[in-house]
Amino acid sequence: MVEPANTVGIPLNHAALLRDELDIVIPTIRNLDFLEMWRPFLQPYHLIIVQDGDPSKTIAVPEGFDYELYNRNDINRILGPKASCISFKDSACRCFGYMVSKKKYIFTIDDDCFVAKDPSGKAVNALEQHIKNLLCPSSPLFFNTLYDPYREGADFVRGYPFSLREGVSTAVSHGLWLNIPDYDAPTQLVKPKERNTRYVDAVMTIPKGTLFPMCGMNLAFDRDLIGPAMYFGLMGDGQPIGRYDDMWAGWCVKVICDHLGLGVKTGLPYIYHSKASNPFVNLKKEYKGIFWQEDIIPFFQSAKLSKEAVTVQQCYIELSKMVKEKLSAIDPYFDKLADAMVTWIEAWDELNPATKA
Ligand SMILES: O=c1ccn([C@@H]2O[C@H](COP(=O)(O)OP(=O)(O)O[C@H]3OC[C@H](O)[C@H](O)[C@H]3O)[C@@H](O)[C@H]2O)c(=O)[nH]1
Ligand SMILES: [Mn+2]
Repeated sequence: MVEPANTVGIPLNHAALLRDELDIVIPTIRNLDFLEMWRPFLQPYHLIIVQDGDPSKTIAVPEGFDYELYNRNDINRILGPKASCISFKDSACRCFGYMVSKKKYIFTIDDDCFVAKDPSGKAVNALEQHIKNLLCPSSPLFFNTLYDPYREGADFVRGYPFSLREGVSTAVSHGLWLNIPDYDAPTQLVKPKERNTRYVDAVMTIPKGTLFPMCGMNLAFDRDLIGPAMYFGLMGDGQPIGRYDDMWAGWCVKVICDHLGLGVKTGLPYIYHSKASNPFVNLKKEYKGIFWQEDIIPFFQSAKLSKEAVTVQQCYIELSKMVKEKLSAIDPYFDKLADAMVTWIEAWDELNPATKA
């Protein structure tokens, strides 16, 4: 049986790394009492709360946190017609928070994710580990069998080319979950009682050319390096698919990171995921995605970006054209999604005008 940590009595993290360079984005339909447990680690940071669902509902934020909150009315006011690219009634809405942030780094977490305990019983400061992951290089070009070579007490193993040991900049840090793992609905249905109790003390770079299923519940990234690619797609209300928001973003992000020579890491930190969403509701949301992805994955595996695509926006627009051309045959949804990808970039650039170099 795995338990969340007890953070009562842990002093506030006054040496909060990157305090002024990082925003924490939380999508929510609930009150944010879960922040009480995170207070020692997260209170020094600025929160961007994206309130989904009924905008007239009041979301209670615990005292002492510095935050900005956006509901659907705010999104519509700020983006106007471009708000059509931001999902409604799905956690995908969180990407609006990435767009309005002005910081270099983002940490996004779900409101049913709590502080995990490591095997020694110590409370895991997930944000601190994400920052470590982002601030040190990745090694996507050659697999280091001793995992993260930049970690204290580890290194590159014999046979690792010295020409590759400098590594590349890290764009994404993908954390994991104790207790309720991020399983798809069919797996949840056949294994309703399965809990993840295994804490694997490792961080790995996902090799170049390999896709992965990115989960948005415990995720951090360098907004300057990869932010415009972190679009969580058209999900939820009015859409034929849900719970593929982070997956879609992860596939686009990995293709672009591989193209631009950026790194994606997965592993530590763990959070404690407390709430299993309803597998039957999830099955309805995921149903089309489960068989569409058998065509989507080969599409991303074979996607080739041109050498003229040197910015994330240029890569993303090229990808959107490929989606329209090659995936629309699966379902007209992809035609709409391809257009929404363009709208997203237009909105991103409107809110984040390129500063003169
Ligand atoms: O309509 C909605 C529903 C939920 N949220 C917020 O999104 C977060 C995740 O919600 P929840 O924990 O209830 O669902 P999970 O099934 O555990 O979520 C996982 O799978 C779907 C996504 O990929 C998600 O990223 C995964 O974590 C939570 O903060 C809710 O308040 C919402 O904004 N709108
Ligand atoms: Mn959850």
